[in-house]
Amino acid sequence: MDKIRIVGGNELKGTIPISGAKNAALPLMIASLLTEEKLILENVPRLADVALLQRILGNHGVDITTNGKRNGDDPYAGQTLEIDARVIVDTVAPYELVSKMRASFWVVGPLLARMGVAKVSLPGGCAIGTRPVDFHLDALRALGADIEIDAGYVLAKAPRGLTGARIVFPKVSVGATHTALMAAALARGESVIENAAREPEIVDVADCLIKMGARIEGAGTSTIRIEGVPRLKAARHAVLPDRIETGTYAMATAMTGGDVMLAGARPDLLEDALETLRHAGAEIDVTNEGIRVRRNGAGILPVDVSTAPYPGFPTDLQAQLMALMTKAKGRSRITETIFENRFMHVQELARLGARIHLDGDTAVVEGVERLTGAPVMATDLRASVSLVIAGLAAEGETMVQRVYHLDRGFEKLEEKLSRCGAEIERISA
Ligand SMILES: CC(=O)N[C@H]1[C@@H](OP(=O)(O)OP(=O)(O)OC[C@H]2O[C@@H](n3ccc(=O)[nH]c3=O)[C@H](O)[C@@H]2O)O[C@H](CO)[C@@H](O)[C@@H]1O
Ligand SMILES: C=C(OP(=O)(O)O)C(=O)O
Repeated sequence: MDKIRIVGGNELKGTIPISGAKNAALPLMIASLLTEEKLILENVPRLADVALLQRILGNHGVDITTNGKRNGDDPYAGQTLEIDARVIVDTVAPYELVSKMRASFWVVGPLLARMGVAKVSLPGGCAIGTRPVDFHLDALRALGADIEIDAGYVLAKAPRGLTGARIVFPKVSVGATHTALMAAALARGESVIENAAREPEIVDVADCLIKMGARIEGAGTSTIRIEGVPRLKAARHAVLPDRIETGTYAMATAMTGGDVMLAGARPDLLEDALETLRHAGAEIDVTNEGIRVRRNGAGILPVDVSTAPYPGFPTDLQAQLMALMTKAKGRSRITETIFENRFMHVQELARLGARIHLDGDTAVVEGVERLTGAPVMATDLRASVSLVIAGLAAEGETMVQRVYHLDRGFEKLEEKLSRCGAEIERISA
């Protein structure tokens, strides 16, 4: 298995191009199932999760072509996928594929809405909590589907199509909002989703669905109204920039010191995280090119943060912030409110010399003067990258194992960081 070797201590200086958002690209690819016509997606990141979803969609009979890169093309430009779901040959999403990635479960909504039937394995994904799918299933039931669970599979049927309904989520769920939105787009009549997730990735999917002919209002607010249409049509859409990748490199820069331009980043997608970084002592400037992050001389200041649904501080940046706080001048408190088991990085950060103790859903971090390199491994994507951030500031060598987690969500991680002066390389097994 590949490893990432880091020798810490270098400041980051230069430009990091921000890729398309994984968490928008995945549901956008899934939205292709809603139409017989072609969906063209630009700025799709080259990630293991995207490749896996291509396989899953291929299994349903979807044809996907990826544009070839021409000589002289920007190697960091996202790929363009032409997705053609004209014929769906199979409405089963098998355990072998769905168990590897949470978002693949979301095919259930479009398959059911278009084909009237879907059999989808219960999902896997990052081990950060129990992550049930009850809200997804309740939403589909509200739209008139008959749902059973048998031998680890969700069997969903709506032979006469779905019917618009009022769906009230008991708690904000990104995935369940995607499911409800995509299913309601092809339902008969009006649907209203209350307590909908407001994440920018929901807005991106809604924008694409609108280009495909869907009638949706209110995406980005807690109430989304959808007037179902009988069919959707071809569209072209560019995936929005990845706010989690943006925040991750912003925190890496705040950690090492230096001066980095996050090219193509959109500051409006992560205002809370940028404000947190300002409090931690980073200088953040918004320019036409993107977001410039600097920390020159001054140390890192402690901050107290609670994760929350958008527009709050994202849970997907919690581990990275914790890595940064390991070297803060004082005590910080980081509370995780979304997932009950998202502190797997704590014991690994401790290997590098971090002082963190857990108090229920809160991690209390006592900043230390120095971290020292060590072998580490993590069990999920954002935890893994938090170890990279800590490694960049640790003395000596840090070896991050289980690199496949990083490959799920960070495009060209080593290249992007080494271009800015980090000593980081992949060691292939
Ligand atoms: C591919 C993708 O976009 N993944 C993101 C998505 O995950 P995902 O969509 O899986 O996360 P949710 O927003 O659904 O989860 C929020 C909370 O709701 C709970 N819940 C959710 C669904 C359900 O049916 N029942 C239930 O109880 C979850 O266990 C969790 O406690 O949003 C999370 C929260 O921003 C992010 O961390 C993930 O990176
Ligand atoms: C938790 C994440 O992914 P997933 O929902 O696919 O597990 C993530 O992107 O941080």
